[in-house]
Amino acid sequence: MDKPDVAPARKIGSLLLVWRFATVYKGHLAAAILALIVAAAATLAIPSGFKLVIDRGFSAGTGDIGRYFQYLLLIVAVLAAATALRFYFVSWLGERVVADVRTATQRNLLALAPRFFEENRPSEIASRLTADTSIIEQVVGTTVSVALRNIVVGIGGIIYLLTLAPKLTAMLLLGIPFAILPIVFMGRRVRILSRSTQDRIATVGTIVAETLGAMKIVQAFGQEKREGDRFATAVEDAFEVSRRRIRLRAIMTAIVILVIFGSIVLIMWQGALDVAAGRISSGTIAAFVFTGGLVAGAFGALTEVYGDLLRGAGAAGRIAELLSEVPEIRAPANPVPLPTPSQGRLAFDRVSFRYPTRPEVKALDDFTLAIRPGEMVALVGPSGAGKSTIFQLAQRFYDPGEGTVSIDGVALPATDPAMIRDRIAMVPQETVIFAASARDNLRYGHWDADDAALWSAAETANAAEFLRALPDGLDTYLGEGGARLSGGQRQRLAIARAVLRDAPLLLLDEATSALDAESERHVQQALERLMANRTTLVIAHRLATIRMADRIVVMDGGRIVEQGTHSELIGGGGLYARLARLQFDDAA
Ligand SMILES: Nc1ncnc2c1ncn2[C@@H]1O[C@H](COP(=O)(O)OP(=O)(O)OP(=O)(O)O)[C@@H](O)[C@H]1O
Repeated sequence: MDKPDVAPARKIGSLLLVWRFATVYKGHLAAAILALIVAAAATLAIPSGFKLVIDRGFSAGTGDIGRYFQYLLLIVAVLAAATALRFYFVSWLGERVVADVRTATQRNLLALAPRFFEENRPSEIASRLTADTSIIEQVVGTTVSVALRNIVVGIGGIIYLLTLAPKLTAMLLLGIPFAILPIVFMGRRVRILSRSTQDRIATVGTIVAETLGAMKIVQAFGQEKREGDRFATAVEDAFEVSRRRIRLRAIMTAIVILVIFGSIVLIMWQGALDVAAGRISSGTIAAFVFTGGLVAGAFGALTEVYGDLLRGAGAAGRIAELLSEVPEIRAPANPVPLPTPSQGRLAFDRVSFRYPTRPEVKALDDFTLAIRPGEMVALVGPSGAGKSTIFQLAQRFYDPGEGTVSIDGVALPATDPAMIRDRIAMVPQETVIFAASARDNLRYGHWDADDAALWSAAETANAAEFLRALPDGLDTYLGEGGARLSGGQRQRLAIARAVLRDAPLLLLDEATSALDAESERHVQQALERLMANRTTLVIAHRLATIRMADRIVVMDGGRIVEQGTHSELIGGGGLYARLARLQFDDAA
């Protein structure tokens, strides 16, 4: 995902994304801009107020001075109200845009094929969704508003200065190029450093996530010190880059302020001479200095926001990449509907497939298998034989390089992936339990199921008894990863989930983890009930399951090496007979 450095103009252009999201809220945007302009105008009106106070108020005696102070107070009141409104609307927009960007990005991510998540680290994507969006929020809520305010104050200020004293203003303007040059030169360097900082912070995040997720392994292997050092190095690395960026920005700010305030002093000097000679009034010089200060401050602030804008643009650019990622696997323009009612046929015809991230290995090699409606086929074979890959392709998580996979006679790419998956219930080897209630975990594949349906599925899956024993029944929170359930209970929950899904095709990846005999019997019973009346493809590890199968398909190296029933294959004395001897000697 990391693109080579692009030109700054294009990078700032990435902020267009933010603009696109902000323009949805036209009313708020208009209010924010209006408040911004009024506040800037009020800021500039203050020096003109002082000019009046000094020139008219003082010279006309104390009687009249109140009027000008009232005028000043009015400006201050307008300034206060406009600033508050500006803050409200701009911050609102910032938060709103970030909320929308997060939702849109997550929605797009949900549609992407597994390949994307194999090629991009999930922790990095997560950090984009949180860290990068926070940067955008800061940019919209603070930086852009500071930038716009200072541009308005800067330009408006210069115009006002020109009306006050053109000659002095010309002198002031001569100083500005001196301030712009270092920004141009150093800005590029700052930009590279900020990108580098963000990359390093992402690395820090990845290490944290990785280590925290594997704390037991880290401790079991006694790697605490190594992990500690690795993390410290990454943190120091990030600090070092930040330090260089901060130093550069500090120097940049110093140069700009020095040049601007330096020219103001020189100009005041000249102005003092003009006042002494009676060429301009003392109110004018006071207003000029005040406004000059505002203008200088505005330009100073602009140099600071430039770096932030680039940082925000970088973040927006990365979010834009996530937003524009087109799902590799999606429905065609006119998807062919799968026949209803479903027949429950699944066929692989001369399928060859390599995983995109491992193109050197043929995970499936000229694989042909037709599963009849209602048939139960057991897949067996050594690790890496390609059994799970069959499941991946059946659900169209990947498209095969050659050959076709079809359900009920419809080639998968011709139809909508959602329709395909709707026909399939999957029981994975490792049950995924979400950090939610037992109820939500059960009905994950069938969200409108009522409690009666949930309990009936739980009965079928032999899960009702332990679910009933939970402290709050179906409302019991199952904890992160279902930590409160035993292995066998988790499996039965997964089975109940598949029962509720009630799909014609069942893909079952039997868990390999050993269960005690009682638990094993419960799970086996549940599986048998689940498989009844469905076309089932099972990656089998249990002898009981294998014996029940109508057909056993033995795989090795992505190919079918043998098929038949248990007794046929044992008699054949091939790979299956060998595997069975190794695996089932104890059980048989
Ligand atoms: N997501 C993936 N990315 C890259 N290569 C993969 C991926 N999944 C599997 N492979 C590779 O594809 C080949 C077939 O793997 P597969 O997972 O289908 O085997 P399996 O028979 O299910 O093995 P096991 O019983 O160990 O789960 C193996 O060489 C494996 O390393």
